[in-house]
Amino acid sequence: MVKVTIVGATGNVGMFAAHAISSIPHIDEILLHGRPGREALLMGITQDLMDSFAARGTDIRVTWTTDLHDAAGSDIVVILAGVPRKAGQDRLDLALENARIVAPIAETIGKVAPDTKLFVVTNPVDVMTSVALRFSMLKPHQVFGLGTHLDSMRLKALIASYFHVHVSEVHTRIIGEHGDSLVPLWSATTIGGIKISNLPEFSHLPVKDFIESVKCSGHRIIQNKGSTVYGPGEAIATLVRTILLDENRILTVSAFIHREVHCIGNICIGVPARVNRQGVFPITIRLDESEVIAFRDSVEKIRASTDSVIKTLEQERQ
Ligand SMILES: NC(=O)C1=CN([C@@H]2O[C@H](COP(=O)(O)OP(=O)(O)OC[C@H]3O[C@@H](n4cnc5c(N)ncnc54)[C@H](O)[C@@H]3O)[C@@H](O)[C@H]2O)C=CC1
Ligand SMILES: O=C([O-])CC(=O)C(=O)O
Repeated sequence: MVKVTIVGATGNVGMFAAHAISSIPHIDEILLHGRPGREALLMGITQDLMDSFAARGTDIRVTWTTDLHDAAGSDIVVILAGVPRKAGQDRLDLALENARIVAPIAETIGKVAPDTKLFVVTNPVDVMTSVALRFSMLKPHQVFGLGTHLDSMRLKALIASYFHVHVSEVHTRIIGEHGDSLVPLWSATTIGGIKISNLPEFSHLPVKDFIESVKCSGHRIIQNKGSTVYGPGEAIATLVRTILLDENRILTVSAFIHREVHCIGNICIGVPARVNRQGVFPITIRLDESEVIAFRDSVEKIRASTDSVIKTLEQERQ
């Protein structure tokens, strides 16, 4: 029985993610979790999803609950519970408020579903992934965040459009914070298998504009329509599919690193990782010198926020 639980399923991203995930083969049950008081909304979302499955011919059971203990037996638990940022806010501004929401959820999931993969989306996602790892007591390969996967996809689309090629011809990666200190890896960017810097057009590429556009993407969408939904929803479904179908894809997720990237580590941050049924496994990589410097800065920025948030949560529990 393959079961996926979505915590924060009444939110904008949660609702769409449930629908996107439902197109993955071999899922038996999607469990929607919401806070007590949201029962009617959960019931409505469940019925609406079931109607869409009937129309599409999808045979998945949708259930809902306000009790996290029902997540027992989940193959994957996606955490989307938390406040989203408003236009003008930085994702890191949400750190303490969302950590207070994510920590108890992770703690309960670690107890009721000790074999699950815990997939964190709540922002600031890198900090929340460390919080989830710390309070769930699960193993590092079981806990990961959406990280810079969506940023990488945003950059990939811009490059594909510039070179007039299909997106599948572009491979690129952004590592580091899902935020302003993100680090694009031009050294790992290829078009049709050819290193981008070996293409004459690369010298004309508006690199700074592209990176600025990726950094501002979430903010611009929030300003125009209130929240980002389809991009994160599909990105979440990609991760869930990669795990459930044991695809061994290399995706850029927020994962706990130790020595894999130039021995910089002991933190959860966006890095390339092998993703399969067992979870996420960061791969060892060598970067260009400028990329190492930028990645180290990004790690230290996330470490400062993570350490401060975890320290506060631990003090509050004493
Ligand atoms: N990592 C990424 O790339 C992305 C992360 N996000 C993040 O995902 C989170 C959810 O985003 P949206 O769905 O747009 O927000 P939303 O406001 O529509 O939904 C928030 C969800 O969290 C729940 N929630 C709020 N406070 C709670 C509390 N105290 N305890 C338990 N549950 C609580 C709500 O009931 C709701 O289900 C935000 O933190 C947002 O920043 C969103 C898009 C992309
Ligand atoms: O920008 C936000 O707050 C939501 C998010 O992380 C994204 O879509 O990249």
